[in-house]
Amino acid sequence: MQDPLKSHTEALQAACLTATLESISDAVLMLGHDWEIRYMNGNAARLTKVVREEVLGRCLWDVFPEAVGGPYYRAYHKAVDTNEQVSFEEHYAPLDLWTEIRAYPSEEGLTIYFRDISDRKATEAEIHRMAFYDKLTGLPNRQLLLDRLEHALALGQRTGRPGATLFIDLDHFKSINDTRGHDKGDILLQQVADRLDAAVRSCDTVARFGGDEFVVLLEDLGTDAPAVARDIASKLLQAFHAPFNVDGVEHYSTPSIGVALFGRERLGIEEVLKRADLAMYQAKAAGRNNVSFFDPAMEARVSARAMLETDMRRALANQEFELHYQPLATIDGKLAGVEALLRWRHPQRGMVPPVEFIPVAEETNMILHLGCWVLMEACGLLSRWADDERTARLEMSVNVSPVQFHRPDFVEQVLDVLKQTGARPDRLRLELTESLLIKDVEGTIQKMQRLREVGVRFAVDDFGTGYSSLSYLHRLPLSQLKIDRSFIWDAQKEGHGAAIVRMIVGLGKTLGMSVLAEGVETPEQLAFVMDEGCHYYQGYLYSKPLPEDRLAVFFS
Ligand SMILES: Nc1nc2c(ncn2[C@@H]2O[C@@H]3COP(=O)(O)O[C@H]4[C@@H](O)[C@H](n5cnc6c(=O)[nH]c(N)nc65)O[C@@H]4COP(=O)(O)O[C@H]3[C@H]2O)c(=O)[nH]1
Repeated sequence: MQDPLKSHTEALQAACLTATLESISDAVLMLGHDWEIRYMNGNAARLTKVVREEVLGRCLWDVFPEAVGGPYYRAYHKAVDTNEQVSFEEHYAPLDLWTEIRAYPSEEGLTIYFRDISDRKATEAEIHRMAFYDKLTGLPNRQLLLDRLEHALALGQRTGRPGATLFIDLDHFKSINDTRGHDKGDILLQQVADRLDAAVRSCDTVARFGGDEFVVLLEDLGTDAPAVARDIASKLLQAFHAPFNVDGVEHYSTPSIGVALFGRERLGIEEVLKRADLAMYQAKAAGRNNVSFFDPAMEARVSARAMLETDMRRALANQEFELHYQPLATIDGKLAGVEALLRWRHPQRGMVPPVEFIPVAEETNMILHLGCWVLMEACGLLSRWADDERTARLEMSVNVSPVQFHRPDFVEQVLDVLKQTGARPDRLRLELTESLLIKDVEGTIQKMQRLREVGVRFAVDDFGTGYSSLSYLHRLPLSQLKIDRSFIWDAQKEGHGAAIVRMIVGLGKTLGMSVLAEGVETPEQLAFVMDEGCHYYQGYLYSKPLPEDRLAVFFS
């Protein structure tokens, strides 16, 4: 006979246990040895979307047939077979439920505690997305690209299977941002991302590297990797053929693409990206809307340029730059003035010609510092000349780089130098290039006029080699056209030089400007430019550029 006290105690314990299990936040499921559901608390029924009374006593795998053979099935069997607790996180697809599970085997069967971690998983996924994907385009971001590139390089080095990195930069992207606003620029970037993504295989990575830069990572390109990479790059170019629809307006955009291949060679991610980036710049330099492959000569050129840049910074600090002055003559041989020409006296290389270092100075903005120094030196000399009647009427021509001229404070800078040195503004002539004049014509005219008002004059240098448009030339306050020396040299030969010289002289006369012939080296050339009606000339025939002390000798 059952002890009534004992059975009362057991009932009390069971009630207590049930109350506890019902009140805890975990879901609880108790299974018998045949996987029959012996107990299920309210949370478990709610999460698994079953009616408790309907499933009690039934086999777990009949109630959840989709789980048979899957991760839950394997884990519970393992717990029972080994008699050891298992814990794991798993997604149950039919209910779209992420669960955290702990299952404890016992003599009665298996007790399973689980809880819904879907929110935590969603937050984790969101954090992952934010860390590795670009918000605007949804593409992998720089971080994820670097990870994948690292794997791809390691794989390439181990297996020898080649891949490629394509660096893509949109041409003139800034213009849509500037003219139509950043939100329209963003729309374009999203559409570009979609087209790039659609143009490659799903196993390739299309990443947004930043701004308007994208990188495509191609792996396992097979035996003819360069040809395959070229084909894919062409496909990417083609993807831009059709116009984009940016908020109802057709917009044409083109990319410049640089390709760097990788394979067995030991290369770091930085190096591969640098190569692709260099090749991209080459594509831009070749006219944009282009594909260019990295080649080592390209790298050699760039590192030579970088060395030159470092060298120039040192030279600036060490005052290795100096000015030489080339006398300019009236057509009948009288001294009219000089042109200041920059020289670099390099301690090892000797005199470095300006054509070699001025482009680098312009690219690096060092020309701003150098140009200001040139102006100060030249105006200093001009001011010293004022005291000597042999030199007081001479003019000083100074070359001005477009980078310098287009600075907003250029006019103030010149006025400041004139003030500091006390040089006469009407003895200073600034030489501008044709390319400088065609950029921002209105702004250019304004700046020139402000300086013209104080007496400063302007000449167009190397006239005839650029793209001057006659339609605005007459609006510029210019006083001189300098005919490029190539036309003077050409005039003696069969070419069109003579006709061009004649045309420029005619143009100068019409516009009321004097005309100077550059690069006159022989008496024949002088006779020719004299016949054509040039007013001034400059060239080795009259004098080479001279340092200041030799210029003084030349004067006397
Ligand atoms: N073969 C030959 N050459 C002659 C003859 N007569 C003059 N030249 C050279 O022709 C160039 C004239 O200067 P540019 O056309 O303004 O061309 C200049 C100018 O564009 C630029 N440059 C020189 N100094 C400066 C400067 O201070 N600032 C800026 N921005 N550019 C400068 O560098 C260019 C080259 O300067 P340089 O090498 O000094 O070369 C000078 C001069 O030495 C001749 O009869 N035969």
